[in-house]
Amino acid sequence: MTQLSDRLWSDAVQDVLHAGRRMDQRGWVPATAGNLSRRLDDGRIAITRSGGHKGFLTEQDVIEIDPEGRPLDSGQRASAETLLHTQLYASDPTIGAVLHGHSVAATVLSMAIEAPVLTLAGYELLKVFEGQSTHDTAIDVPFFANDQDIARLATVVAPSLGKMPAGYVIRGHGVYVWGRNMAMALARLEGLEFLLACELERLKS
Ligand SMILES: CSCCC(=O)C(=O)COP(=O)(O)O
Ligand SMILES: [Zn+2]
Repeated sequence: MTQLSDRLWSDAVQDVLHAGRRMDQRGWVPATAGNLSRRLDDGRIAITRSGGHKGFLTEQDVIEIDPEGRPLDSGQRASAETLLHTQLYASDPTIGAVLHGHSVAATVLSMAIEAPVLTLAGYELLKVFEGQSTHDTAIDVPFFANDQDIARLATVVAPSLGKMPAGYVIRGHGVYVWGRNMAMALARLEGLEFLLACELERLKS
């Protein structure tokens, strides 16, 4: 590998480690929950290994996969939810990072609400999502049924790709968000989690 290629990889890994710590601080990756990935400018994809605590990741816990989600080193086990990451990268060449967490708000709300989408409306924080310039708007967040068969879950998500400005929620499971880079993905995750927490409070009142 060239020095530039090494540098790109190491920057991507540091982004993943930093985001894992941040998500852990917020309580969004309990136990071994969650997975994180980052696409490099040269097209390589770095993703977390399956299992392990995402708040305590080391460089060895981030592995390279091909665009179909296969680890380059076949002895390594990529995230069980890798296909949900690769389908996002395949759907949009501008996506540079994908984050998945298991927050209390996403879990409880998605089990309490039967409608297929949650509409977020009137919040100033909606402006964190691309293309939104006012609170006076509404964004739909789809809720998909959980499924242990991730390939099948990916086929359920597929028709909504390109139409989810804030990300999506898997019922009783967690959220998926993405962004042009890791900073944008983290900002969107924080925005969505804040709004889900607001909706949870409203449900209680
Ligand atoms: C204990 S969490 C169950 C698996 C899961 O939903 C998850 O996000 C973590 O899976 P991974 O294989 O990416 O570690
Ligand atoms: Zn999960």
